[in-house]
Amino acid sequence: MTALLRAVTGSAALTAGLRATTAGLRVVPLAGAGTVAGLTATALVTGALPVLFAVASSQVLGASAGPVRGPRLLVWFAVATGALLLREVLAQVRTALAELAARRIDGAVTARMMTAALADPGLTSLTRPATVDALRIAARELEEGVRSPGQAGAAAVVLLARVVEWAGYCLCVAVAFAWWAGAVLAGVVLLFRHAQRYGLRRYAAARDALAGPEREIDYLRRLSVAPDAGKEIRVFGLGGWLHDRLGTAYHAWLHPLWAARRAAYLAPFHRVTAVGVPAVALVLAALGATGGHLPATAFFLTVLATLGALRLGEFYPEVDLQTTVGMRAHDAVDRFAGLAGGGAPAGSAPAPGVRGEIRFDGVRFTYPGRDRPVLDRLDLALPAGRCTAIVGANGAGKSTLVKLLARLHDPDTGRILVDGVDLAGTDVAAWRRRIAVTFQDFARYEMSAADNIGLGAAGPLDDRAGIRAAAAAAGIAADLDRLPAGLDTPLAPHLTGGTDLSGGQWQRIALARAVFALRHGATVLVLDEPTASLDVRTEARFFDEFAELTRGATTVLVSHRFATVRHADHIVVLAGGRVAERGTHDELIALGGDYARMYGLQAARYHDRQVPA
Ligand SMILES: Nc1ncnc2c1ncn2[C@@H]1O[C@H](COP(=O)(O)OP(=O)(O)OP(=O)(O)O)[C@@H](O)[C@H]1O
Repeated sequence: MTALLRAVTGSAALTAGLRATTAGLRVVPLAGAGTVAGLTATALVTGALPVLFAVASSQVLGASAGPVRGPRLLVWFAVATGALLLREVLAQVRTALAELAARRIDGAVTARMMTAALADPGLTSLTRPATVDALRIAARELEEGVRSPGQAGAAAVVLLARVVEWAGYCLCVAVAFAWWAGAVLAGVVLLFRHAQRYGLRRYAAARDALAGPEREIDYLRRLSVAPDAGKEIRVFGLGGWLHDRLGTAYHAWLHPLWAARRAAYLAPFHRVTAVGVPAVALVLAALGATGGHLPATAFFLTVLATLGALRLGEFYPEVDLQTTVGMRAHDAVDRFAGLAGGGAPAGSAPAPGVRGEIRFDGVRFTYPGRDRPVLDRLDLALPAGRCTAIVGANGAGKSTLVKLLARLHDPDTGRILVDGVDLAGTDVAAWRRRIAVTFQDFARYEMSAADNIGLGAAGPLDDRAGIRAAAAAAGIAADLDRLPAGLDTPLAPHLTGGTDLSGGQWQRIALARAVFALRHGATVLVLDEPTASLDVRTEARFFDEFAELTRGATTVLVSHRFATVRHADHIVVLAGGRVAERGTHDELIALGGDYARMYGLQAARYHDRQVPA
């Protein structure tokens, strides 16, 4: 039999087929012993009941063919009906248990994915192409829950029902008619099944090879319904263009896919049919030739079991797709977990207290996949308790410096010293409790306004007074009080009772978050473009209160707005990955270098716009 299967599709295909079918069993224990036991039992029974139905029906038919013997006929009739009804009921139970098992397994795999994603305290594993790809596959399959590991695990158990049914029918034919007929029937069903799964695997591989066009279709579909891009698509009149582009991308994907589908299914189907049909014809011809000598019951049983078994050579919708591709998300999580460890900033020494300066000492940093460093032999001192502003052209590396300070990445070479202690050797979590950051692309959490501020310090989310004070310090308290449920209003318009904020209001929420962190023990404040969306009055107010807000904190201020920057104690100009100039505003203006030129350009714009009285 194995030789026959190999002849149809090759030995590699046979091994791959067995491996794919059983791969889901690896995750089955994650569903819990009780659920697995229940699912296994219902799968076994629902597989045996159709065979029992065939046996009972053949008894009924056999008895009907002879002189009718009332009570016996009735008993077998009741057995056949009972088997049919019980199978219907148990099929529902089996579906429910399979769903439960799949959800539990997917829950466990999702938890593992989150643990792996958060295990790297830096961003390296979330920005490396190989890890990003693995994570994307895993997240998509787990979210959709259709081709997920849970479905693969549950389907591997549910497959037992089909196996029991197949074995039962073949046994019936072997016992009622001839052992060789049972064996031939078993082989033919296996052959058709092998061809089905082989075709499915090849089709899945062809679909994988078309992942690029499929990704484009996904993206274009999302683009057409996303509110953000929706504004531009309407205003620029891109609807027709989007429609055409989606149509072109769809055809570019569909045509090769259908060609691959024909190739995957047709060739094995022809070979299987060439072997399988004559084999079945042989069994039926033998039955026709000798059937007259068989007792009626055995004859009917052979016919019913043969037809039942042949039906099992088909595609199994509850099993095949799930067991063929379902474990990919699981393997992707494995791959991600294996790759993610590499970039994790290590260290366990207690974090320094930031009483002295923070010093970048010969720091060099290159992003993964890039060949040129963003920062190169950077020497920079951030005095304790003072505000240092960092300025520089787009792409100079200002935000990268912020990420290194927050230890989202570690330097390739060089050190960041805090009170003389190398940050690379310290405990990341402890260091982060000392640092409050407002990123340029800060997060907008789909949570209440209070939570959006309180998340600045994990833990004291119930510090309502602290949240109010931070909101007041960032100049957003009055706006939040006007919301339908005040601080408890969800900041997401699609949530019940939720609302959205303006860009500047969101920025003040992000500032309030950093201020809240300062209230809860942070001593280093990093503000990356904190006033980019603020109106002139709010920005002026922010800087009037800035000294009070940041009192005692070592502050790093990244900004392109020189009205903001000039308030800093100390200004640093970054260029070519290093410090190009440093000093106070007045010193740098007197120097007449890059800073003075940039300041002059920006100031001139304001002067030009002044309208003469
Ligand atoms: N995740 C990343 N992967 C690869 N390259 C990156 C990544 N992030 C930033 N870069 C590159 O690093 C360089 C510095 O970027 P960075 O964001 O630090 O500049 P910036 O000075 O903050 O710029 P801007 O003033 O525009 O905000 C840029 O050339 C950018 O393309």
